This record gives sequence, structure tokens and C-alpha cells, in this order.
Amino acid sequence: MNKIIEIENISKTFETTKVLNDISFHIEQGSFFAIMGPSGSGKSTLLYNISGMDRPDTGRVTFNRKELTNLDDEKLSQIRLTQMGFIFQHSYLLKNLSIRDNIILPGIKSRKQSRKQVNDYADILFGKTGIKSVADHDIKEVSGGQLQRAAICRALINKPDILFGDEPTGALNSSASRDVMDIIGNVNREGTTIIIVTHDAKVAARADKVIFLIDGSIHNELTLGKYEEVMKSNREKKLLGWLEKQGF
Ligand SMILES: Nc1ncnc2c1ncn2[C@@H]1O[C@H](COP(=O)(O)OP(=O)(O)OP(=O)(O)O)[C@@H](O)[C@H]1O
Repeated sequence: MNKIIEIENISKTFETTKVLNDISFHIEQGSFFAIMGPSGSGKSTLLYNISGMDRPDTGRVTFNRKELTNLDDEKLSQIRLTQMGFIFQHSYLLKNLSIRDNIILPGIKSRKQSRKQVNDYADILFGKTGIKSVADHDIKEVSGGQLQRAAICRALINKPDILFGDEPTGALNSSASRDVMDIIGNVNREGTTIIIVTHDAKVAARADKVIFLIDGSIHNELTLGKYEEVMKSNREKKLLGWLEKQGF
């Protein structure tokens, strides 16, 4: 298996607090990886540091064999735009644009595909995420679940190798959360590597591997293997038992 991301001895301090403490691990191409841990343990900081949204003070992050920690800001943002997708708990879309325009904008900006190709691909993504009927609506006219599906479309418009999610279901009810995780699961099955931060065991149970952070260090890790719907409740039980042992 190819390593899509390799993290070597990264540390990060904010003022006097060491938030990431000499963390090393790797993520295999095509895998689904979840980061869990108590509030304040450094989960979001870790995600931002491995995705080039922030830089560690020390250590090295390599993505697709390129060392991100060596790159200038312009090269980093180009990689984020063309090879990475991001979704957040509140994925802000531009208010004055329709759903469609929000999604095609980063597609046109990246110049990876022609305008027509971007539009055609947006239609494919609207179909896959079930928001075709609202694609030309204003963003104020859709539900939170539809907005998060639109955010997934926007994150995928440039066909990224990897999708990062920071609490991607944190603002959704359980049924919308399940729908969003089904979509993310399908994206993973089609080959995109997924890394998410989540508090939700049901969400993390979709991952192949879960790491548990405490005070900026990896306290433990659990391998669950590839997700299958029929094994859902067993996986959730296994993960919940493991989380209890970690003191969660
Ligand atoms: N930009 C920043 N400047 C100063 N301190 C920060 C900054 N970002 C994060 N921190 C601090 O780093 C620590 C870890 O924050 P982080 O958001 O990574 O934790 P988390 O595990 O994701 O927490 P939560 O589950 O509550 O979102 C916290 O104490 C937070 O206050």
C-alpha cells in the first residue's frame, strides 16, 4: 500500500501550550482514517497541520511524496485547491451565489478542467449527493443537510486525492448525518482517501482506522478494516468498548 500522507515527529505550541507533541504516523492511499479524543486534545490542530492549513513548529509532513512543510504558502494553497478537499462542521458557502455557482467556482479557479467539464462534473456530484433538485437554488433556500452535501460537492469538484473533514456531521441531525456519512463512504469506495475528526462513535465506526489523541499525543489506535453495512452494529460496539477503555 502507498502512503499518501506521512507525518514525522510533528509538534506545535500555541503560546506556552504544547498542543501537538511529537506525533508520527502515516495514512495509506484509499484508506478512511478517523481522529478522536477529548475536547482540546489537539484533533483539529492535527488535521490543520497535516493538510497544510497550518504548519508544525517542528517535524515533517509529506503528501503524495512531496514535503508540505518545505513549501511556500502559494504552492501549499495550490496543492490544497487541486489535490485536497475540505469539509467542516459549518461549511460556509458564499451567500450571493447559487449552490451550483458555489460548487463550480473552485473548479474554474483550479483550471484542472474546462468550464464545461466543471459544470458536467458538478451535475454528476449533485446526482451522487442527491441535491440535483436544489442545485440552482439560493443557499438560503436549502436545509442544513443539503448545505453539507453541497459542501461535499464543492470539496470534490477538483477530484481531490484526499478529503479532510473536521466534524463534518457535527451540525446535523442523526438522519442527515447518516446520509452524509453514506456519501463520504461512497467517495472512499471510489478511491478517495478520507481523514475526519469526530466526536461521534457512529461516524468514526465507518473508518478503517481510528486514532485516539490525549494531550497532543497518540494514546492508542484501533484498526476496524473496511466498512460493510452488515457489520455496522458490531463495529460500533467494538469502537464504543475501545473508547471506554481510553476513558472517553
Ligand atoms: N490558533 C490558536 N491559538 C491559540 N491556541 C489554540 C489555537 N488553536 C487551538 N488552540 C488551542 O489548542 C488546544 C487544542 O485545540 P484543538 O481545537 O486542536 O482541539 P480539539 O481536540 O479539536 O478540540 P474540540 O474537540 O473541542 O474541537 C486548545 O487548548 C485550543 O484552545
